[in-house]
Amino acid sequence: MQPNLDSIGTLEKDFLLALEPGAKAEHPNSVCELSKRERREQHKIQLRKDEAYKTFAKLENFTNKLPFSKLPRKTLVIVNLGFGAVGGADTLQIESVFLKFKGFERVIMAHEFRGGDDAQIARDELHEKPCTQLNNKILFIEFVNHQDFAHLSDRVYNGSDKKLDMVPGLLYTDEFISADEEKQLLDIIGHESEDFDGTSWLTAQNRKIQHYKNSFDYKKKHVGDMSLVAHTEIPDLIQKLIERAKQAYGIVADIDQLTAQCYSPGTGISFHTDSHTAFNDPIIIISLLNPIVMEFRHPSTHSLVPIDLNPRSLVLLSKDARFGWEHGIRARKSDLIDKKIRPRTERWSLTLRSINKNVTCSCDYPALCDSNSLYVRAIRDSKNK
Ligand SMILES: O=C(O)CCC(=O)C(=O)O
Ligand SMILES: [Fe+2]
Repeated sequence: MQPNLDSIGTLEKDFLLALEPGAKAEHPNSVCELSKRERREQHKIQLRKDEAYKTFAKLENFTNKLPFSKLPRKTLVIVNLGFGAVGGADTLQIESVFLKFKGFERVIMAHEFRGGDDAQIARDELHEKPCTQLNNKILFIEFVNHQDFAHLSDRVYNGSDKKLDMVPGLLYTDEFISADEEKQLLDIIGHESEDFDGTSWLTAQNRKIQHYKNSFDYKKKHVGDMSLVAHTEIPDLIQKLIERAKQAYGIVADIDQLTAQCYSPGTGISFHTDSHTAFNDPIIIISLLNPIVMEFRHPSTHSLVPIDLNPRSLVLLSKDARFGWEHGIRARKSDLIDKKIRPRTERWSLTLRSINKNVTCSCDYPALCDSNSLYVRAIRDSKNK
């Protein structure tokens, strides 16, 4: 089967063509020596493999190039396990698959050996074969360069970590709201309401979304019209929390846009910087119900700072963190915390923003600034008429 290259965008086509059955199948017997049944089996495995590699590329944002090496490296990844599709496996179970191999060092989502030769032996035995420790799941295993996976193995920081200083203007506060307020907020935004899965909720990247007072249009990446607003006013309790945040952080901006979002396991938000010309400084994010890892990424150095957002915490993005870094949440079913897989459960968030009425920006981050985009220039022109 020819993989559908169009549906995978800019993925490295050479690599995907190499996955074509028969072409470079990694089975010891050549295709013509296989029986009909064995060929059928091989074809089935290939279909699964195509799917797994495409899913992996999508979930891990490898849009230009899959980061796999044909030469032995000391680090292996299981393409179809542990990346957004953890299923029933936990760290210990995954570790048990590799423990018997010489030179195995540790599980870090990617699986690290002392050297490429040791990793090669493990791959030869496990790749494309059912794994008894994992309910006979067929594993697809590839060599990778460790640095491409550093973001998976690096520590996830918590709010008290000095490392957060790497993102100037990022402030994190645990327990900004009480458990009682959290419960009330969840009721107010209707996380259990009957129409939660119904039509009054918008969707973007599988997140459920409602806007209050002013909207955001995910297609235009800018302030949207009132047809996208679910509630014309910001609820009283949230106004109270805005006042609390203003006092605590000396915020003067008029917070006049609220977005409530639900992240079911496996959903995320792509790396982005909130439109500079749509919203002012700062942006406030309150997390509810369950934790999730948010990552901050520098556009030129590609530094990644993953932080664990606890329920009831507040994140304040101002200055560089607001205008000069991107933030995002990977669309995974689990996060790796202290080398242990933590399955995700439903997480809610409230994003509070201040509409930029001038639709201009004069920041020092041209790469992330939309001030000169055609669309934004057209909005400014129509306002000035
Ligand atoms: O839900 C969150 O925690 C972040 C939301 C966000 O970044 C956004 O809506 O722009
Ligand atoms: Fe954002």
